Amino acid sequence: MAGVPTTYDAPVHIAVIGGTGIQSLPGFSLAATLNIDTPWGAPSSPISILHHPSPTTGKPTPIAFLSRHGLHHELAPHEVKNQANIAALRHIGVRTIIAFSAVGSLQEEIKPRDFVIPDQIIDRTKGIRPFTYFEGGMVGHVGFGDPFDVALAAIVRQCGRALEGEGVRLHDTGTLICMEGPQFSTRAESQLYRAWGGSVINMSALPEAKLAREAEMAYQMICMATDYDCWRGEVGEDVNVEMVMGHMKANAENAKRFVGAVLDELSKEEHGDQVLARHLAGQMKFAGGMTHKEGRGKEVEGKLKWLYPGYFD
Ligand SMILES: CSC[C@H]1O[C@H](OP(=O)(O)O)[C@H](O)[C@@H]1O
Ligand SMILES: Nc1ncnc2[nH]cnc12
Repeated sequence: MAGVPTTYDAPVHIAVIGGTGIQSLPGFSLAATLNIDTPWGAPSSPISILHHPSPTTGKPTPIAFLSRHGLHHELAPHEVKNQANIAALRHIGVRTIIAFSAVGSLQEEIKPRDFVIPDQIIDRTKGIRPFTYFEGGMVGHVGFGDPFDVALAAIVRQCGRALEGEGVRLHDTGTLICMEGPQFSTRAESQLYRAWGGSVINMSALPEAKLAREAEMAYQMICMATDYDCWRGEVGEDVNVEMVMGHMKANAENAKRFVGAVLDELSKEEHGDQVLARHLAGQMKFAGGMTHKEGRGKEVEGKLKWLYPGYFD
């Protein structure tokens, strides 16, 4: 956009990743648009830096916004530039990510347009997406027992509960099945996921959440149900794109209100340490430092030095 700065000279600690139907976050003032090149290539979209007034100080809190599937939804789930997205966000200072996703419901009580704050993920991607920064001569292992950040989730839930009754219905927890796409599931798969205890299904949580964990970021996904996938088996009811987009569009205002409420809360000074994910800071220095210097792959070493300045010198 003409006249919008292409640099931003302060660190940005909070990011929103928009998914299907959320390619921008209107209502915030645009302070800059950044085109960041990373050792893993360019992110899915330029990063918009938006100004959000802090409810306690009134000072603008910068928020980074990135569109997962590109500005025009041109990237299929397996083509999303996850490594570049998370690396670019970390590079500009981001340590907290609120990710948004349109999901299929695997449970009767999770109705289209309901919001779900998942606390678990079952990985049904097929290994075709780059899923780690630690490969090619530097080995790292990071805990993923709780794939979402527990303290950040508590803040998000509290914001969602405060909106309940005003058109927002919230499910506090849930197991998210992340499948390979772009085709939707078969009916047998959908029923299998229900038997596993799955609550909702999408194609985007992984490897996004894994890479965010490797990048020492607090990450929580807010899901909005758009369909009942295909497990109910009723004629004309199986998920299709029109259905997903229809519900996303109809409930976009609530989705944006929810994200806005979370940003308001995170902008409060009392959440400063959480927003900086201080509980995760430095973990990769050890978890990612298993490979002795002399055995490191030079290319990956260079990339990781860019991602984690000072960790692997
Ligand atoms: C258009 S339906 C399938 C598509 O919708 C979800 O996208 P996102 O998670 O980015 O909101 C799902 O994960 C699939 O990518
Ligand atoms: N039924 C479904 N399966 C996978 N991803 C989805 N996103 C929205 N609905 C979905």
